[in-house]
Amino acid sequence: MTQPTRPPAPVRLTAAHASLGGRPVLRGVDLTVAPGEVVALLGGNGSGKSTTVRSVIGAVPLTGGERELFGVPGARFRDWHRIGYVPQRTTAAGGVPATVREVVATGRLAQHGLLPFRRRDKAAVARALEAVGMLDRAGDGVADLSGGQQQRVLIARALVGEPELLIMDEPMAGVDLASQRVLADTLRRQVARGAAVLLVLHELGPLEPLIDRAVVLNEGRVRQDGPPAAPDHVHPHADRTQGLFA
Ligand SMILES: Nc1ncnc2c1ncn2[C@@H]1O[C@H](COP(=O)(O)OP(=O)(O)OP(=O)(O)O)[C@@H](O)[C@H]1O
Repeated sequence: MTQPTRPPAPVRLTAAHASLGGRPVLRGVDLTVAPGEVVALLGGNGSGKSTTVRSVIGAVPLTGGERELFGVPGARFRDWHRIGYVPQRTTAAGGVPATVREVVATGRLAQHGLLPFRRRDKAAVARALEAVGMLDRAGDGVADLSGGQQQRVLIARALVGEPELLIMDEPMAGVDLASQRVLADTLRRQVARGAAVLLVLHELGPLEPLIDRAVVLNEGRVRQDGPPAAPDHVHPHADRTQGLFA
């Protein structure tokens, strides 16, 4: 009997090594995110979480090991519309006098390039803003928003292409309870439509029910990889993690 072919994993890092400023930061990270899977990347400050996700998207080059996206070697991957990325909390404004709608629309560039926006692009922007509760601020300048509201705008920008893989680096950092709920609901809907998610988190918190697997990093190596509620699960709070793994 022939086995049905399984779709390739959206993310596969194998024995990934990377250095920053001449110092090794990733020392053999294995990380897989299967289709539709929600994986939390946990660990103390400086353990290599951001570097791992930045190497997944190719922003940090690997010095060893392998990277595949949707079964394609990283260097040959071109289907960026399949991936939505929310970087670690920065400002969405960046000194550019753009409106909320314009920032979110940049997330559509992989779909339509520099061609004029079509009606369906505009509808996608409105849907993404609605999903994060920011539709009423569409015409406002991003510089006039609070930090948490800017974070919602960046999430809307990642969602607007309806990606198959959503990567978010500490989306809960500095976000109030109301915004955390909006984010959890938004993620739930993405998971329900079949998206895979890779999340950098300091603690599982309100997202715990959504998470299939927790990968804990320490000093650039995977220390645990399993269900978040596994009996040997170590609470990954930064300070305690460093204490436990010292
Ligand atoms: N641009 C850089 N140049 C040199 N070293 C860097 C650079 N960026 C990060 N590092 C170092 O790489 C290591 C891993 O950093 P990374 O940002 O991946 O950690 P993290 O787990 O995401 O931490 P945090 O929880 O504090 O965000 C740290 O020791 C950090 O000092």
